[in-house]
Amino acid sequence: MTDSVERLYQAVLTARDLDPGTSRTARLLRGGSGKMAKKLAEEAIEVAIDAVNGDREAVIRESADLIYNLTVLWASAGVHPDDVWNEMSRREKLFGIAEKLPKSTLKLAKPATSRPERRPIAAIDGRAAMEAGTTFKQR
Ligand SMILES: N=c1c2ncn([C@@H]3O[C@H](COP(=O)(O)OP(=O)(O)OP(=O)(O)O)[C@@H](O)[C@H]3O)c2ncn1[C@@H]1O[C@H](COP(=O)(O)O)[C@@H](O)[C@H]1O
Repeated sequence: MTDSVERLYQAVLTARDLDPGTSRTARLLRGGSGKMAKKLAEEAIEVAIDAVNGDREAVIRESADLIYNLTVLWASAGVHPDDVWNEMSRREKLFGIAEKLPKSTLKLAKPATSRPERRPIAAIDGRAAMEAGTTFKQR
């Protein structure tokens, strides 16, 4: 399977220099990342819908379109298929199967508090403050 994707990736790289009028890939690459991302998302949704509908043949066809659009997006983003296979191998070595970091290990890491500790917010009663001579600005 990785050979097929590698051949497709090379064909996509070649198509970059083709006439957009005749090459869909050339047209897609020139359309920019937004267009490529939109097509990729559309294909992913088509695969999901076909799977929910139990249409195995359509899942196969749309999966090929999804992989095609993903490969085009990789090419535009400077990602080589080997970069993805290497990441999957790294995960496999770590966890036995290609998956994301288990959430349990994430819980161990103290979440980075990007926000400074917030000052306690005191509820100020405007009338009481005025009686006490404190200026209280309405927000
Ligand atoms: N592997 C593919 C491939 N898979 C899918 N597609 C195109 O992606 C479309 C599927 O996406 P959609 O469902 O959105 O189809 P669509 O709605 O009709 O297309 P648009 O409305 O987006 O134009 C198909 O109609 C195909 O035209 C592909 N187009 C090209 N390739 C390969 O890419 C290389 C470059 O081909 P060119 O683009 O023809 O230069 C060659 O190796 C091709 O075999």
